[in-house]
Amino acid sequence: MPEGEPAVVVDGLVKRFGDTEAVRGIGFTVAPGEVFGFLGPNGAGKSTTINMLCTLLRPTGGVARVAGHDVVAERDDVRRRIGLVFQDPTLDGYLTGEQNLRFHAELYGVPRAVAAGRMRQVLDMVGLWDRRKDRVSTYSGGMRRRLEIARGLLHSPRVLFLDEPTVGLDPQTRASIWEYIRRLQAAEEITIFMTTHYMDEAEYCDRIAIMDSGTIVALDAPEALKAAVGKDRVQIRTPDGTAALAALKERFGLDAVLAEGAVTFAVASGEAFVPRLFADLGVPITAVSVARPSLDDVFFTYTGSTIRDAEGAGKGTDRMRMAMAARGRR
Ligand SMILES: Nc1ncnc2c1ncn2[C@@H]1O[C@H](COP(=O)(O)OP(=O)(O)OP(=O)(O)O)[C@@H](O)[C@H]1O
Repeated sequence: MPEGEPAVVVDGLVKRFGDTEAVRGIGFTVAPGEVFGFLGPNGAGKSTTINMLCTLLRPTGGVARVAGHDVVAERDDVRRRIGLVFQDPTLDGYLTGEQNLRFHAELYGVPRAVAAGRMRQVLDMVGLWDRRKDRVSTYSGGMRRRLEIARGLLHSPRVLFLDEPTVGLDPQTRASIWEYIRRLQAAEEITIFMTTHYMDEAEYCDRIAIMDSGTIVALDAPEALKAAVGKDRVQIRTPDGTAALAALKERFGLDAVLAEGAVTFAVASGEAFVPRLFADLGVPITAVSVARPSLDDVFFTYTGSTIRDAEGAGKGTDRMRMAMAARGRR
């Protein structure tokens, strides 16, 4: 990567699938060494974006440069400089951890003399050196994901792409994967570009872009995004959620959402607002809670829906995954 060039530069990037505009002219840059997160519900266009940056999908329009090279005109240069860790496992279960890595090293043309030392380094980093002789089929889900991360790092990429690296893992394993990601960022000085729909994970990123319906609706450091919201989140429980929604709109001019039996809305000085709520809502309230802004609230502020609600609206991503799996990731 030429000195001073950003790790990722995207300008006016578009991807259409027939009538569906999955990515609608987005633009951003990622600095070398940054942990950059793409946050959004299913169907927002995160995977489509990451697949274009990894050269697995050809953009319909716009420009993207990764590690100093154009993703269309210099596809092979980009491929050599990136590592991929995707949601779908692509390890061979009947091979040992070590054999999986060796196969990958050969695929990427890592010189033999370098490969052995590098293999030890990456296996140590993810805590799997002692298990390297065991078949991957005997590994736990978290160990497999760690091995995939080690594999993605084997050829010393400048940018590591992680598409939902911890999806389907238990919270403890997710936390340990994050520890590894942070450690490797420090050790390897690589840029990490990841997608997630876990709000708590987005907190680990240096900056996050919130994506919704193919566009980036907000982009900043998590703390800055939260500070910009400036409102508290109030959640009430009531026997009649629909009536509460209507009353909040009518009496206070507030837009609220009803999800999982709770009514949620954002308001400045939430604690001071609660007495008014009880006095004037006109709908019985059985419980109330007030919380400071979280990334969920940031998401709600920019998209007008909670991330879980928005997920219900996503469609076609399974088809996408099946297509990707059929085509092969590399
Ligand atoms: N190969 C495809 N053919 C047709 N439509 C597609 C294809 N891939 C994605 N889409 C559509 O593009 C939109 C964005 O999908 P994408 O998978 O990028 O979202 P996402 O944010 O990554 O969601 P997820 O979190 O589920 O991975 C969706 O409407 C999806 O249906």
